[in-house]
Amino acid sequence: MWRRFAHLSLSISRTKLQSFEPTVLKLINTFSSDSGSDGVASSRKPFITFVLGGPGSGKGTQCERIASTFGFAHLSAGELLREEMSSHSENGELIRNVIKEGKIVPSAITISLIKKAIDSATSDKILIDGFPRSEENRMAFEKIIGVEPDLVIFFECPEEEMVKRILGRNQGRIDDNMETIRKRLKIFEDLNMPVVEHYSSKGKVHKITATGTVDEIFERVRQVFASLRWQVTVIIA
Ligand SMILES: Nc1ncnc2c1ncn2[C@@H]1O[C@H](COP(=O)(O)OP(=O)(O)O)[C@@H](O)[C@H]1O
Ligand SMILES: Nc1ccn([C@H]2C[C@H](O)[C@@H](COP(=O)(O)OP(=O)(O)O)O2)c(=O)n1
Ligand SMILES: [Mg+2]
Repeated sequence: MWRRFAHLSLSISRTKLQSFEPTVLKLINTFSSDSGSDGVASSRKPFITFVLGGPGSGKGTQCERIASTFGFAHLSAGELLREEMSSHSENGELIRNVIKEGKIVPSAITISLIKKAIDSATSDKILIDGFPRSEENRMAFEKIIGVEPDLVIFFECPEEEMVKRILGRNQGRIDDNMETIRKRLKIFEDLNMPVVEHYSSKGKVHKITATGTVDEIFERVRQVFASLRWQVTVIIA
């Protein structure tokens, strides 16, 4: 039903679409890229959101809320790597060493895990949490997967708050100790911020102030996703 309406809306209002912001246009194009003979989807490009922010900025916490409120599949790059590490696969030891050192796992490994997770996701709206962590991650994703994100959320949080949160996280992670945290913060500044700047220059980044309670932050996040839905709904009507 949704797909049929989305398809219909595009065919009657394409000339009016010029006035909408690029992200919304992208969302419309995503939802209307159906090719089935009855005009209803057969295979559609997923709507991809990258969720970035320093270690402990609250990416995972907010992704869970976005997923349950807006029906996104939540793929955490760090979680996929930790599962791979515990599965005793051939890359397990390498992943363990890199994570312990606060460094970035080679893109080929992470992207192959993300690709599998996208292929088996039950929603075509995907949140990729904690990826890309470097320009090399980003370029490899765009080359291998062949798409850019439709939207990038960036959680901005002071370092002392991130450190406090990580030290209180208590999930038994090998990288949640002060020595590794220092390295991760440096890697974040040196390698992850250029990714944020790249997508900012393309107008894709929604910066969210990540201080305050989980509810207060989610209210800021909710407005970003709700406005996307709302504008699509208006066009459909
Ligand atoms: N707004 C917040 N205020 C206080 N603690 C928070 C907040 N958001 C998340 N946390 C806690 O901080 C820790 C890090 O959050 P998490 O979502 O795992 O961040 P990230 O995925 O960015 O590392 C977790 O223990 C989480 O429960
Ligand atoms: N794209 C990624 C994502 C995570 N990793 C590694 C390095 C990161 O420090 C760890 C943990 O990532 P994770 O996103 O779970 O960490 P935070 O939620 O930011 O605390 O995994 C990576 O190498 N490449
Ligand atoms: Mg996380």
